[in-house]
Amino acid sequence: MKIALLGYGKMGKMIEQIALDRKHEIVLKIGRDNAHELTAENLQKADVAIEFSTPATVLSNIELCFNAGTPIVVGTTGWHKELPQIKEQCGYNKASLIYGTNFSVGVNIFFYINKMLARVLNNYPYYDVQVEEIHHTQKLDSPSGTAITIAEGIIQNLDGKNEWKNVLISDDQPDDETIANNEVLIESLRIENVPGTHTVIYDSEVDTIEFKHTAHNRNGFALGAVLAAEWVKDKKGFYSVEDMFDFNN
Ligand SMILES: NC(=O)C1=CN([C@@H]2O[C@H](COP(=O)(O)OP(=O)(O)OC[C@H]3O[C@@H](n4cnc5c(N)ncnc54)[C@H](OP(=O)(O)O)[C@@H]3O)[C@@H](O)[C@H]2O)C=CC1
Ligand SMILES: O=C(O)C1=N[C@H](C(=O)O)C[C@H](O)C1
Repeated sequence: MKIALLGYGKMGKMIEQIALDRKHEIVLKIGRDNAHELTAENLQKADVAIEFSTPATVLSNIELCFNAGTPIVVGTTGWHKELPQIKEQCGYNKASLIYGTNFSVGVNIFFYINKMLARVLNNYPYYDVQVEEIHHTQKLDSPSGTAITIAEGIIQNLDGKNEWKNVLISDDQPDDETIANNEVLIESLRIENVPGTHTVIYDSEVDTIEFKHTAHNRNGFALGAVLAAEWVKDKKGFYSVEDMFDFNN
């Protein structure tokens, strides 16, 4: 399979390694310095594009792939408000796109169990829930896309919660935000070199239930993105990473 890498930073480089190990070929690598090479003609040399760039560049990169007719895997986070518009655009263009806030198998299992856990906790309203995410200090967006997916999974399954609210915890700002009863709090922490840690915390007066995923490195995200490229290459339409997994069987 011929792959175009849109974004050649921490993730782009790791995806390249895994793609080569799986006998794929990299035909285009785009970073900030050579963004002018991102043309329809160059994109059409690839069977699929894998997009891990920045919140500021992801939307135009998607549009370029739609116009070129190149299927695209999108891992970039920080653009969730534009998701409905991109979904619609994908339909008009009869394009192919798979989006995931997190492509690692472990996190997708975590997403699934998070929803089940929320359903169970419905019967025990004396627990309140919050989500905590920790990432490296270069991360541009907060909360993490993964934390938003977790919060949305809770909102869909836990009565009384219908919104999330993010608080970025920093040393120079007091943590005195108020949270309404209908909100799921997402606390974001930024600590050097952390690839990604997510915890769902149900707290009551008598105990705490914690459900946690810790990424040890970025390999799981990168492998998942390559698997998504292999999966979406010959499909048409808008997909979510959840469509790749069927945990019921
Ligand atoms: N869904 C998932 O499983 C995961 C998602 N992510 C997300 O992926 C994104 C990238 O993460 P990461 O690799 O760690 O970030 P990096 O900052 O390491 O890499 C981003 C890269 O994008 C490049 N870039 C800048 N402008 C453009 C452009 N116009 N077109 C293409 N590339 C461009 C940057 O180039 P330059 O270096 O020249 O500035 C940089 O190399 C983030 O949004 C992150 O949240 C991360 C891990 C897993
Ligand atoms: O920026 C990162 O590094 C990561 N971003 C994704 C997110 O925002 O959820 C996925 C992963 O946690 C790493």
